[in-house]
Amino acid sequence: MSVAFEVLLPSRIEGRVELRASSSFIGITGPSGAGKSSLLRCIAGFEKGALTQANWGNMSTKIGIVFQQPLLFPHVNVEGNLQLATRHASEHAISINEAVKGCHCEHLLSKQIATLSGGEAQRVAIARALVNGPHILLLDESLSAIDAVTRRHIYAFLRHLCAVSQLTCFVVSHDIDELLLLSDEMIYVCAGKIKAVGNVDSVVPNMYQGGAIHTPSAILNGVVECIAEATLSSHAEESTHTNAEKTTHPEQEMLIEHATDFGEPDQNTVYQVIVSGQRLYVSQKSLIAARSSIVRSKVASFSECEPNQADKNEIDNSLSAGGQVRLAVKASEVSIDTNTAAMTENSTSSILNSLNCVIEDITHFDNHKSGRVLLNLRIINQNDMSEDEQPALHAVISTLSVSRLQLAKNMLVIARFKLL
Ligand SMILES: Nc1ncnc2c1ncn2[C@@H]1O[C@H](COP(=O)(O)OP(=O)(O)OP(=O)(O)O)[C@@H](O)[C@H]1O
Repeated sequence: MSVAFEVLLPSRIEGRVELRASSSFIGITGPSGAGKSSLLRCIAGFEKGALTQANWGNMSTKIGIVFQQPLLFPHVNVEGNLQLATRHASEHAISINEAVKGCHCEHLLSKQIATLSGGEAQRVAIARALVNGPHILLLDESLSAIDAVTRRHIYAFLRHLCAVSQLTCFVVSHDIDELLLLSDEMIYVCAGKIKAVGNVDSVVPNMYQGGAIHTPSAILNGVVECIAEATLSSHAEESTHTNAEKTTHPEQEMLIEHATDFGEPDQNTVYQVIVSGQRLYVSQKSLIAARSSIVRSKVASFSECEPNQADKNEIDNSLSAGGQVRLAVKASEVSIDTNTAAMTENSTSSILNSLNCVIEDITHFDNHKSGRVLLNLRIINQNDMSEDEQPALHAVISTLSVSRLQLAKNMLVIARFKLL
């Protein structure tokens, strides 16, 4: 059953949202003053003048909200704040231990609220919301003060909770690339209206036409093959230096260990990922497990049941070989090579990633005045086994390059890009 709601708060926000039942991590973006916070406040029921009609499917509707400036109780410490939030918690609330671990704030438990930095207060506020067990969690730029690496870990934790429970997150952020990568569906708000709702690849063109993004990113679907060899040998070298007693075959040990278990996420780990039958090299930070929707749809089919251990293992292993992943490719980072004979393995370019593509469309910006062109590229599926549909890959290049390379519709090209 799909989730739907309609809001009308005159001169601030209006529109209708309908989401797939399997979508549990929803990104909301749009320009400053567009109405994103107003939308969350309507959902939370804070706006008395708003007409809000919601159908949350088969979900109960305990709603939590975390603001950019967290509202923590100043008279008790962090632990006290968390304990207060466990009062009236719903059945599926997670424990304080799990919440502080997932939100990277275990070390802050005894701290006074007034002594927390902005990012620390945001982590505590999210943990506090989670121990209350909301079915819907509204995050209004609630991770904006947290460093990028920690933020990605917390998002991964939230997506994990969305996948294994009935939690649905609505996340407002101005970091569009990050939201595109993480979200099952996007809501684009502009000038007080909900302009577009849906899959990332269906919403991106609206955002691009509306001027919200200068160059569209493509979110591709892939399957992890293994960790790239160079990463393995550098890990192996470290192991040789740090574990002097492991003198037998340390490199071999690491290879086996990493080939079967990729261990703790490491932003610099490079994975080999197969996209439409073609191999890419992708760092952890450009990659996210496509687990949320996969497992959530299973959870939906179990009705209100929690997934069993086998399903949880499937979630935890999705960055292992065979795991489905999503990766973001920015149009500004894609270059075009017309020498299609220069295959990846023989390429003399330092750019590791290349995909065989067909030019589907060439669009000039600003009536030819900007000197830039947007190419829409269809990735050629070299996998005979399946017809896995990929969204279009985009490239922004100069008009000079278009004429120099004599680019035209339906031409075969190699799209090269960095993903490190
Ligand atoms: N309490 C209020 N009363 C009247 N108008 C308001 C109120 N709060 C916000 N507005 C107006 O509603 C519009 C949308 O504001 P909102 O805070 O929802 O935008 P936003 O998209 O969240 O912006 P930002 O990205 O800058 O946080 C703005 O024009 C704002 O001035």
